Amino acid sequence: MLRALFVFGTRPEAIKLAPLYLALAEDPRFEARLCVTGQHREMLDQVLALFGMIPDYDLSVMRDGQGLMELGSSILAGMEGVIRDCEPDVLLVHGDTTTTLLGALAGYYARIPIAHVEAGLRSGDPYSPWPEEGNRRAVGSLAKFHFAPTPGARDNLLREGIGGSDVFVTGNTVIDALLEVRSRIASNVEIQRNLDARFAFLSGYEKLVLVTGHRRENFGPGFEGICRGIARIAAEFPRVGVVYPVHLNPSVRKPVMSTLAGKSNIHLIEPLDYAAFVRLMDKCALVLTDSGGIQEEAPSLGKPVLVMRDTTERPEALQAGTAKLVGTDEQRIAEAVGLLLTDEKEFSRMSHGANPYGDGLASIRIRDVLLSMRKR
Ligand SMILES: CC(=O)N[C@H]1[C@@H](OP(=O)(O)OP(=O)(O)OC[C@H]2O[C@@H](n3ccc(=O)[nH]c3=O)[C@H](O)[C@@H]2O)O[C@H](CO)[C@@H](O)[C@@H]1O
Repeated sequence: MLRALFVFGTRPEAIKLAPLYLALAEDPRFEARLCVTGQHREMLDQVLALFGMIPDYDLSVMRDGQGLMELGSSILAGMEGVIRDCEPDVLLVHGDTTTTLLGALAGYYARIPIAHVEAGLRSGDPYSPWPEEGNRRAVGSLAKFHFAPTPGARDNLLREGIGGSDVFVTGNTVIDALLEVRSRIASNVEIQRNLDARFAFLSGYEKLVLVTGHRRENFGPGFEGICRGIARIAAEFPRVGVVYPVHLNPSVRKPVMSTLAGKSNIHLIEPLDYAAFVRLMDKCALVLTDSGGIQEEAPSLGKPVLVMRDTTERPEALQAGTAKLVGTDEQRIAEAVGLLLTDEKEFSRMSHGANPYGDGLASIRIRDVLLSMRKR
């Protein structure tokens, strides 16, 4: 029996680790334990409930006005007792959040092998995304197993001399989560009806543009440009609805609310639980976002993605033609959205690419690699 301790704290980590956690939890050859840090309290709890995951440990680290250093120190301090109690054979972290880095560091200090899921993503710019690019590089140097979602991510690690024979290309577990939730929705008319009732206010529009934005490096002037771009789109296309589930971070909510609230075809709503968000992605024509996970999910639903950043660690979507970088400049954003709304050829080109991020079997591949280290 192999005891696997999962450590995560944010909404995207929870979505992306849920399929792997569930695969190990139902396999008698594993004992799956879960530690959450609570870095995104409410948004995290929505995902735990959706996938029926119950944490064994909850560090509840968030405090009002807390910066990255205080957050990081609380996670590291909290992990000591968890590792002592759990005595894991392997500690699993995901991606590039503050929880990822400090969870991995705690495991490394306790000499527990670290498995890094979604390893090897690199934008090449240490400040974009910040602090994620630094976090993922640091975790790469602490981990024993590196689960790279794509061959490009594997090559990034090998170029840095990381991992060698312990780098495995698995696909991204987010596609496992997306396909699972999508099939739950498709197979249950009651769920569909409930979700559609929640989005009844969007039914009169010709097309929908779905927006999400929350990157730290965009706080300030970046967000102001983004908001002006969105306002321009809404004014130019009155029959198009813009729907924006606004992240709970106050540095996002303030500029978004002050620039965009009260405009009739802009709908600022609370962050959605994952099933509702998947349904909304399905309903929209295109997505305007600075999110990482949505760049990976949208091609599976045939939705073009305009990325409000100047760099991306996900070049595969650009190469496949399903995503385009548009930065945070008002005019560039408005023009790119306008083109997709009016030019059918461009829309069709961007909505028909194959998804380079996975086939829904990434968790099973990772489970099989972990089995090879079984020791109890
Ligand atoms: C650019 C970047 O560095 N992103 C990192 C960030 O995630 P990322 O930027 O993807 O984080 P987001 O907060 O955008 O979360 C995206 C996920 O949340 C879902 N969603 C979104 C809005 C909503 O209202 N409801 C909802 O459920 C989306 O479908 C998606 O699955 O941490 C992840 C976890 O380690 C990493 O994989 C990403 O590399």
